[in-house]
Amino acid sequence: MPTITAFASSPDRGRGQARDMRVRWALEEVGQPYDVRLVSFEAMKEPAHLALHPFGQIPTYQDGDLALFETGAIVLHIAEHHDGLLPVEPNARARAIAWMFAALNTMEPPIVELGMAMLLERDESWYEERLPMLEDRVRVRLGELSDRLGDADWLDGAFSAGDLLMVTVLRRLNRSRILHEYSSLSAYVARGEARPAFRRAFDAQLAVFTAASTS
Ligand SMILES: N[C@@H](CCC(=O)N[C@@H](CSCc1ccc([N+](=O)[O-])cc1)C(=O)NCC(=O)O)C(=O)O
Repeated sequence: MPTITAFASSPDRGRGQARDMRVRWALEEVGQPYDVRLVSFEAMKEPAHLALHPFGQIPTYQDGDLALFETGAIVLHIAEHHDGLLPVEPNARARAIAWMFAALNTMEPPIVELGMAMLLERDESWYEERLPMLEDRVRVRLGELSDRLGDADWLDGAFSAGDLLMVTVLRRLNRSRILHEYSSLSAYVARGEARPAFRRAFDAQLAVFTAASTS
């Protein structure tokens, strides 16, 4: 049974933003039970964890003598070894993997940049001047994604690992009102959040925070 690592106490109070959420969701989609090893912020920077994750972060994924880091790689590994997250047909499979990269490499950077600015730069003199520029960079990508999605349920046929990662990336806009300017993308995220596998993953992550905050 695979073991993942997760925050012992997540800064977002267990609301599905920490990236173990992606791995939990993927494992729930394919019906693969898993164990969780909770790590403190201090433990993440110690040699034992750094041996698993060179950047001292979570999540990691261990299964037998395999140790992985990077949620994109972990979700791809899960999708390659179970049915349900990638199409079987080679071209459709390749396109679904392209959407995984698009989520992490095209959509996520401007969204994380905006989120980090809102979290860490509010007191800077140039914050009010910089914010609109960051928001507009996100709007460009949201507009292009919305145009491509159109009125489809998922990005390319059936729900795939590309949609799973894309929904978690778009959920990072929860501190901003921008996503609500794109009704089709808001509906797309809600569709992902309505999936039973998402709900199970979300509830499991929240349970960790609830247990930690009541202990
Ligand atoms: N590229 C890596 C990034 C992993 C990563 O960012 N891990 C973060 C947690 S998820 C990112 C995250 C953290 C907190 C919130 N939040 O809302 O509180 C949201 C997302 C981490 O370990 N941070 C601790 C550190 O770097 O020392 C991946 O996709 O796996």
